[in-house]
Amino acid sequence: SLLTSPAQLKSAEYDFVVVGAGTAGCVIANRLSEDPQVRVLVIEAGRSNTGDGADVIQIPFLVGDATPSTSFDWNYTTVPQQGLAGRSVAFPRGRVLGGSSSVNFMYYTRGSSDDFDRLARVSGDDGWSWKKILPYILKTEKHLPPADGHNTTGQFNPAVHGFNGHLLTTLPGFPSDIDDRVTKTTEVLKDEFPFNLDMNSGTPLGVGWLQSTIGNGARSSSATAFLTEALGRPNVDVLIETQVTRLIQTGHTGSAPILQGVEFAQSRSGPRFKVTAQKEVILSAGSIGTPQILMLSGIGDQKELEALKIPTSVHLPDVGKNMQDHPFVAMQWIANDNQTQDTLNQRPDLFAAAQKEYDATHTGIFANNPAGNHIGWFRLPDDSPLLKQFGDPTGGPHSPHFEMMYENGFFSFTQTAPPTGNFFSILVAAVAPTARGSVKLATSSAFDHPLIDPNLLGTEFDQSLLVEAVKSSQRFVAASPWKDYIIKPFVDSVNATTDEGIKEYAAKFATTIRHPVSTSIISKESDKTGVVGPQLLVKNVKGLRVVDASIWPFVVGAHPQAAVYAIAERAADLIKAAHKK
Ligand SMILES: Cc1cc2nc3c(=O)[nH]c(=O)nc-3n(C[C@H](O)[C@H](O)[C@H](O)COP(=O)(O)OP(=O)(O)OC[C@H]3O[C@@H](n4cnc5c(N)ncnc54)[C@H](O)[C@@H]3O)c2cc1C
Repeated sequence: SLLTSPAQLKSAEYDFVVVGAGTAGCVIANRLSEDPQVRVLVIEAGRSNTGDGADVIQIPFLVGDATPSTSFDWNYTTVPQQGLAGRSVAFPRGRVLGGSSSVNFMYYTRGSSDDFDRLARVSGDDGWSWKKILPYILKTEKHLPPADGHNTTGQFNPAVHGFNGHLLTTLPGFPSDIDDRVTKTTEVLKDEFPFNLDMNSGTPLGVGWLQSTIGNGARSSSATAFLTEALGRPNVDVLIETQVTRLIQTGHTGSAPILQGVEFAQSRSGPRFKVTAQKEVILSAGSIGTPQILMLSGIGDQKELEALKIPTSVHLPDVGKNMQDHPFVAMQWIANDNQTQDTLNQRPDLFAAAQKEYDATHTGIFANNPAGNHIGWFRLPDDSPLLKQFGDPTGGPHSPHFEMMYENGFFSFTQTAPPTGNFFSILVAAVAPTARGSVKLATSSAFDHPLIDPNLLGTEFDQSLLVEAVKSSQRFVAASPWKDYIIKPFVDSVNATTDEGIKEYAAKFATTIRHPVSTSIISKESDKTGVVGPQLLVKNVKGLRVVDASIWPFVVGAHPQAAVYAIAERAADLIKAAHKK
């Protein structure tokens, strides 16, 4: 059942307690509750994914209104970022059933085989390798025809997709004026921007058609794909609008505390409640929530915990450290076009007509991802001085250093769209950053936001990588297919013509593309560092596992939701195996 108050809980004991009904948490809840004997409780801080105002998280085109600063968002802000000229930036995270999968931009990109093979190497567990994980990726996915039903031959490779899973994915379902120009650029500049039939094959490099977590014209989230089904089972309870405040020790095995008690509350000063997991607790609270709960429970760096008067249960200094994220900057040009998405946003009559079409048939531009129909993944040249000087931070030769997203209109998280005019944008992201940031507790209250420092553009390598990526985007629009289309750069970037000019532009306008990971990293069983072992069990603790984006040891060279679904599917099998009678 879906519960809104702890008073509605029928039991203080479940087999499993899942903390966070986010991307990973809903997969875990669904898979574990397939066994009708197993009782599962999920505790989620956020609201329902339906009801008041929820069209912005259901209608794909409205995703830009889902965050930041909404009832679906934790509404975090970073600490001042040195690499961004001291700016603090919005740091959205989903606070709703489905977590960030309910508010994200729906890009479905799996990353490269090298990303997963590196995960296997770092954890010493071949089960995380691309070869072993691909069956889980296929199990999750149900690829559907696009909203406009067009022939998708030549736009993806069906051989690398799943067609019977839970998570709906699809190709763009509404054409845009720039589609042909993008594909033509892959022909005229095919050395630098080759076409890639399917970036989800394990080898993502090149430009291809974007796949999104959309199906039948609506967002497919972990809530719609996995939790709704689980909620139909009598052995599942989901308690929303309730925040886990800490984990409680329920015993010990040798020197290792057993942490199978979960404390929660609905407000800062409200009463505290407690449930016990008979088998284990699964922390799926995401890259911010998971380290926050661990530290509130006394698992973290002893010195930092002592400073906040939190008694240390287990000294694990890597909790909250190592954060990686993708910095990006938007480049815009004035376009010789009168039908970009800008026109739709500027004309209430057209906007209302598109909404009407969507309401009637779930088709049209509202059924489409507004963040483009194509994206591309690229590496620095092998002889790049940057790689010579700093080494290669990627997992291997199939992993990109940077990404471009091609947008049919003005797009930015840090600049306001002009009230008139038509634009073309390329979002340029550094997807192999070397900077590491952190999440630290600000106070010992679960109801205070932690201190979030993604350290965006925090290294010379990351700054120079973004410069190279921006220069590549400028070569892209200088290609012949854009000759009659690009009029001139938008005013903000007119000085982004030299390395220094681009660095200044990035310091002023770059921000996070919302991909934080690595705040509870995996490591080998025998490693003293790291937070979880290869089975995702928290080190030196019993009864506690982490399953979410925070375990990734390096940020994937992709938008990370597919990688989170992948690890959650395998983790569900690991949990089932561990508790097999
Ligand atoms: C605005 C935005 C756009 C993005 N765009 C894309 C994209 O287009 N493609 C892509 O692949 N990735 C994208 N991402 C990233 C991707 O969505 C995340 O990496 C992924 O969903 C993280 O999954 P998770 O399970 O680790 O955490 P989440 O899905 O964030 O789940 C964590 C859950 O735990 C809950 N929680 C946290 N603390 C507590 C607590 N104390 N008590 C109870 N519950 C708690 C949260 O409310 C949340 O529901 C985007 C993210 C955002 C925010």
